[in-house]
Amino acid sequence: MATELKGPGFHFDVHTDLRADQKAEVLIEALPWLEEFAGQRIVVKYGGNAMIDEHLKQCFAEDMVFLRQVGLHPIVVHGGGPQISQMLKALGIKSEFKGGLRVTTPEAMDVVRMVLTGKVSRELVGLINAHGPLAVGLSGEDGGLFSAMQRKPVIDGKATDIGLVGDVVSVDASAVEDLVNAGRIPVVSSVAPNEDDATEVLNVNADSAAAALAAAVGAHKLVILTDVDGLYADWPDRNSLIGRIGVENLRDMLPDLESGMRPKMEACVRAIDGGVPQAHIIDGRKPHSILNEIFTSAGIGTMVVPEDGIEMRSSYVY
Ligand SMILES: Nc1ncnc2c1ncn2[C@@H]1O[C@H](COP(=O)(O)OP(=O)(O)O)[C@@H](O)[C@H]1O
Ligand SMILES: CC(=O)N[C@@H](CCC(=O)OP(=O)(O)O)C(=O)O
Repeated sequence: MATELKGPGFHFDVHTDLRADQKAEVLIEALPWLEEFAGQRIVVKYGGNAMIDEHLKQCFAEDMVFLRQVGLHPIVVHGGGPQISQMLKALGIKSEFKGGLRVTTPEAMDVVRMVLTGKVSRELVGLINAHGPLAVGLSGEDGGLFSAMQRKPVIDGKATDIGLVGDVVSVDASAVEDLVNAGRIPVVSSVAPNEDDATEVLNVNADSAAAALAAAVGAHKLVILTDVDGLYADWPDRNSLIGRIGVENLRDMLPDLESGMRPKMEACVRAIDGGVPQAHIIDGRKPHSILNEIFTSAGIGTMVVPEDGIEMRSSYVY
């Protein structure tokens, strides 16, 4: 399949427009990264807003298989917020978000679990397995993977009850490790049993589940695919895209972030606090964006690192 790059004023087809030496150059640029990442685990969070069409989902599946075949160990944690909202709407169940998290009634929880584990996970597993029997779907309920506690986010200065919403408090990654060690690609859905009552299941924001898992498996990176180029310092000013930000600088920004970005950036902070060396926010609406992030020197999107400082991404090249 030809990779097409489009942008204002240009259209570029990798197969026909690159000379043989340029193709070789593209491949060789990846060598240092292939060496650095050989055998490493990379947790990739694929957000529901980045699953906008079949072609993109297929590209995502190809990327996961590519990473696996060149010797990395991708672990997927998927979202599905828009897909859950659509199903709730079709069923006539009201749904609202507070502080970036879905207010989850017991009735809505059944739908969350059904859509994440029964629809989104199945689709991604199927797309990856079109390339060979690599992907295995599991949820936070399987093999004791996650244990969660009910979460009451602070909204307008008050701890607020938003129903069956949880935060991962412990991870037993052995089921994921078994799959990784067998050369498989785990595809994880973010629902988790309640630590206080294992018969109750909680809805966990997929960004925070991915961060908890990245820390638990000692991932080399957490990469979050979303529907925006990265973190903007002054949203929605498109000239304020951050290229690199220290975890403490980000921690200071958190209270001022708008709802969609807040759980995502909290997840990056959690991953770095948990020992993950880098966390990235990239635009999953661009085909193969993850390969550009991992295998090119410039990288793309926003990278969160332990060291202090903020660097803007002055010109966004894609
Ligand atoms: N500072 C910011 N930088 C970038 N995006 C922001 C910012 N503040 C709010 N947003 C919004 O957050 C959205 C991403 O969050 P969300 O829709 O929850 O994505 P996902 O489904 O991938 O988890 C962006 O599309 C953007 O509209
Ligand atoms: C508590 C909470 O808000 N859970 C999310 C879980 C799915 C998710 O996180 O999906 P995205 O990554 O696509 O946003 C929800 O119900 O939408």
